[in-house]
Amino acid sequence: MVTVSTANTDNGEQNAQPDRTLIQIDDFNAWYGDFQALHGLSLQIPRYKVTAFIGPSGCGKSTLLKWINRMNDIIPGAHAKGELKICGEAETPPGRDTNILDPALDVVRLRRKIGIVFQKPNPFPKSIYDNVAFGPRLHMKTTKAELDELVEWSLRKAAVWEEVKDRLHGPALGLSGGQQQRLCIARAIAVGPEVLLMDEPCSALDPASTLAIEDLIFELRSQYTIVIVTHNMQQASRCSDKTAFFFEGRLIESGDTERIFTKPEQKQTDDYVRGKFG
Ligand SMILES: Nc1ncnc2c1ncn2[C@@H]1O[C@H](COP(=O)(O)OP(=O)(O)OP(=O)(O)O)[C@@H](O)[C@H]1O
Repeated sequence: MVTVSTANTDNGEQNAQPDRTLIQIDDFNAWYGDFQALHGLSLQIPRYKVTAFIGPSGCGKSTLLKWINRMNDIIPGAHAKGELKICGEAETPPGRDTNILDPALDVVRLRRKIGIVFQKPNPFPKSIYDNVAFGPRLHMKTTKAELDELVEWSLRKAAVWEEVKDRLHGPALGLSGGQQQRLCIARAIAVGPEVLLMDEPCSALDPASTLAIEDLIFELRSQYTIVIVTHNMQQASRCSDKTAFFFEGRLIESGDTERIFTKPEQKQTDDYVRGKFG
């Protein structure tokens, strides 16, 4: 039996618990060459909640998201300064913080812990089964039976099992866009991450597939810490617990989604969530 290290039980009770920070961001600055894209951000991302990053195009949402699992390493000239860390739990075994910016950090390990789902579904040109089995084959020692079990578990978690169970060895690229995106979520989940980063995961999908993914996000937050970048205000208000509003590379305001959408403290936030600009 393969045990996937999901971060918690499946009962959703932790969403009612007080916030416990998983990712701590403090005075964080990021550049592409000489251009400073992010300025002095400070933000806490709580465990087992959905945090939405919102703001007009070019305000730096994706830049921050990508720094969280060091995707910017592959961009020449991208560099950052400040604090960006994963907080260890003060439980047994004693938790230790992980400095995400540490140049010596094992980024392969980091990306196993912090998975990412992109805007456009990007399954590998392989079978549905092989897409989900890809990460586990790379990182885990499993028997064939264990791998079968893990593939089914991941596809069920991503709410796509019923639609693909009879065509597991068929091509992933033969699925609809919404099914492909849920497959990509299954692929991310299969290696047992703690965090799922989602960069506009529904922007290439039709309304029905969008709702299916939103339901899934809501469901998954009982086991994963989720950060979602979205341009869709309804989506942010429907499926996130926390919202952070960015403008021109600065964090303007963050807090409970309900408050950000009903009683924002900053006029810029109010204007943005009401659709006055962006
Ligand atoms: N690879 C890059 N090289 C240089 N500048 C970049 C690069 N990627 C992003 N930028 C710039 O950094 C700033 C922030 O971009 P980012 O993609 O993070 O914004 P965003 O809020 O996610 O935008 P969108 O909503 O349009 O995706 C923008 O001015 C953008 O042009």
